[in-house]
Amino acid sequence: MTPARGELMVVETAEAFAEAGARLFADAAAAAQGRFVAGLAGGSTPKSIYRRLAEPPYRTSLRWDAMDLVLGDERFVAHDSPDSNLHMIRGALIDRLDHPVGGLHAVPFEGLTVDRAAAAYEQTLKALYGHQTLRPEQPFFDICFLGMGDDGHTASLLPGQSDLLDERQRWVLPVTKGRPESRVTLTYPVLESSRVVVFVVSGEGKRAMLDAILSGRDTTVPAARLQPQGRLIWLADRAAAGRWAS
Ligand SMILES: O=C(O)[C@H](O)[C@@H](O)[C@H](O)[C@H](O)COP(=O)(O)O
Repeated sequence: MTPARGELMVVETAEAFAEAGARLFADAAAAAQGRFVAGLAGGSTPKSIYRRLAEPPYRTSLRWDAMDLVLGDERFVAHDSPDSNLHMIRGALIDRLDHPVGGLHAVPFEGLTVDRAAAAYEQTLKALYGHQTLRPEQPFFDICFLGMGDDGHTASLLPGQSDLLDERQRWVLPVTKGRPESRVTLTYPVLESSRVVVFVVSGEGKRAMLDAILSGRDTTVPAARLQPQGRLIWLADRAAAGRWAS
């Protein structure tokens, strides 16, 4: 079966999932001209991929010092909070590397409101990109990893929140409803400005939603609406892929 959108990669084991994600990251890094900008998803699914990247061969073969790592979204909490996506990424990847990465771009928190944090992060991204507006000939991301909730949300683009989903100017927005804590999320324009977007989806809990998206039955949930400029890859384990695994 062919997905309604994108390419489906189904892997059999947790190790194969981590390896496939790390390989996609490494291939994108190899294809990058000069600096390499990667978007990293939060949540739990991508942890194994980040840990795999901190192991050989990726640990030593990749030019970590020439990379800029950006968070697709963040919970508006202290950076050392166990709820922070930055905290998760540091634990799974950054702190396991021998050398610092070129740029690890955290969403600012201390002393800011969530609105000001979102505005500040947007300025960080624009400074990194070098332009105030996105250009088709210069995708922001070389690769962007995104997770997906069982309700079809991605990053902190949440179902039914049209102010977030319909935004086409701002690159970063505050999210103040729909989650226990406030969030900061990248919006579709910048997430879609990617040479490669990889949705990482695992577990039976995601099967129904992934099936609805891959079959084209649901085109309205946030994960289904994302139209990347480049490749769209669904990296799924067998439990999430269900009938698509055959
Ligand atoms: O901050 C977050 O939690 C993520 O950005 C969120 O979008 C996550 O990717 C999905 O909720 C999937 O989460 P799991 O990988 O934990 O299932």
